[in-house]
Amino acid sequence: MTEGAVTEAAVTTVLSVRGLSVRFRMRGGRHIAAVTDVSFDLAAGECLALVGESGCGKSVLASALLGLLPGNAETAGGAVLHGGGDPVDLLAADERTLARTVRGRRIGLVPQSPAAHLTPVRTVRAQLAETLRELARTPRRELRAATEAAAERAAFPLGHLDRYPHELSGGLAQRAATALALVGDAPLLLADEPTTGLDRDLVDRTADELRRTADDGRALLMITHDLAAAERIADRVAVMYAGRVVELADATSYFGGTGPRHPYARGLLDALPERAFTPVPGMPPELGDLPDGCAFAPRCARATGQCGTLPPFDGRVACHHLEEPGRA
Ligand SMILES: Nc1ncnc2c1ncn2[C@@H]1O[C@H](COP(=O)(O)OP(=O)(O)OP(=O)(O)O)[C@@H](O)[C@H]1O
Ligand code: NI
Repeated sequence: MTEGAVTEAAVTTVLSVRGLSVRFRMRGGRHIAAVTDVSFDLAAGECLALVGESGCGKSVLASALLGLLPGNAETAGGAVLHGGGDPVDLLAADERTLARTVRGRRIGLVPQSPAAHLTPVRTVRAQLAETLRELARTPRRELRAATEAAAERAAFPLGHLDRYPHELSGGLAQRAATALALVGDAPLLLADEPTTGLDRDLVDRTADELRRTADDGRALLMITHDLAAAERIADRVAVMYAGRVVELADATSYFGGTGPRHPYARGLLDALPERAFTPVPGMPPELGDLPDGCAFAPRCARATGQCGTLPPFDGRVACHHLEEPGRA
């Protein structure tokens, strides 16, 4: 067996996204291109952080994977889920399949706002037990032990199981939501801004808990504004700008090593307080009125006339004027 074959056998692809685009049909025949031509793979045990400014299409991408896009959305491309059963194209599957076999069972969702995800009038124990009955078909006599095991997997303290969501701190509510997301043993976990609104200490703890779910063999797609959280737990980073992935890099080379190669990816990193603390100048473009060429060009110090032509994404970066390596 060649070395290449060994490496391939070791990687279990859980999700394979190819040329995924989402547009919203608006009044007057207008379109909003929220996600354009996104491709990436995600393997078991791997955490991919999807980062980028507000409005760049991160949550729309997540909704597309969950089959939760609104009626005015048009999609193209594919997103094949391999983990947890026969391969299924998440964009082509019907709602019945998605509801009965995919959401919760093959894709777990760690919500942005646990308060909105937890049922206010029921205790954490009751909600976990109900989800266990539904997703894991746990028999009644085993429910108590299974509920406690599920809480422990997300480091939710057993002494708080009989509390209602409003009696929990933000961090414990997040753990309760994570425990619920893990019940179905889904091979893919999707976390959309799981650390928003938490203080730094809780951000770190929540991120570490998510990392543990990946170390247990799940694939984790973490959508975040928080580059520090991404640096803490991600194996790879996908930087999105105006609906496109403009750079896809190993976290070690993105945050250290060679550093980002796309000027926008570099700019995001330089905006961090612990780096240059210089924000990327200007504003992101309107997704209803994108230029034909590079959408970042109007904000880019390296732009030339060549940027009027769309730079192709080569699997790693899409830019005509890459930053020099090693400046991170
Ligand atoms: N149902 C919809 N109809 C029309 N446009 C929409 C719809 N849903 C989202 N959009 C637009 O799609 C774009 C991408 O939104 P999205 O929520 O994915 O951004 P995001 O990257 O998740 O931002 P944030 O970091 O603020 O959560 C935005 O311009 C948004 O206004
Ligand atoms: Ni979002």
